Amino acid sequence: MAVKGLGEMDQTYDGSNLRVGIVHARWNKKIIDSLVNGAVKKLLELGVKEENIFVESVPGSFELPFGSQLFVEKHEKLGKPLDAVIPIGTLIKGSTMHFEYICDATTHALMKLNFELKIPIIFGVLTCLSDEQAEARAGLVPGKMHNHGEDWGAAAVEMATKFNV
Ligand SMILES: O=c1[nH]c(NC[C@H](O)[C@H](O)[C@H](O)CO)c([N+](=O)[O-])c(=O)[nH]1
Repeated sequence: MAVKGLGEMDQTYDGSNLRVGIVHARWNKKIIDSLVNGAVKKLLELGVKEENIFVESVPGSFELPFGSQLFVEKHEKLGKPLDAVIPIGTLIKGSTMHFEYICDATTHALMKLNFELKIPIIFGVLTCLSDEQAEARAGLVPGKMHNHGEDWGAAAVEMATKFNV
């Protein structure tokens, strides 16, 4: 079997019956907007209906775990449960340790949410040492890297469908 590149899908998954939430931070707006657009683009490509993509924002990446949990609970109460959530944030190192603490806390909290909520919670947080690194991973630097938001959209559809019986 050909060795696929990192993160490539092993097959195409059908998102047509999925409801997917995107919860994004509002720090680093230009980068966030591009990442969210990339995730939505991929979700639509994989068949998720536009009316089943629910987008909400929170102040910053530190609020992504609790904001994602509240978003899932809100949709449960509405009788329209989400099948996956893509928390999206961009953390860029400053001159203090603030970056490290938020990255660590947010990463661990998002990982735990998968097991607590029992739906895929995708890790859509860029943890970058410079604006340039973040822009490249949001697909904003021509000829550099692809938009990582697309990877996260693909991961959400795969994880919300492949293990279903
Ligand atoms: O999403 C981010 N939040 C950031 N801070 C805000 C934090 O996520 C919380 O919103 C805030 O601390 C209030 O809880 C960032 N920095 O501080 O650099 C950052 O780069 N990205």
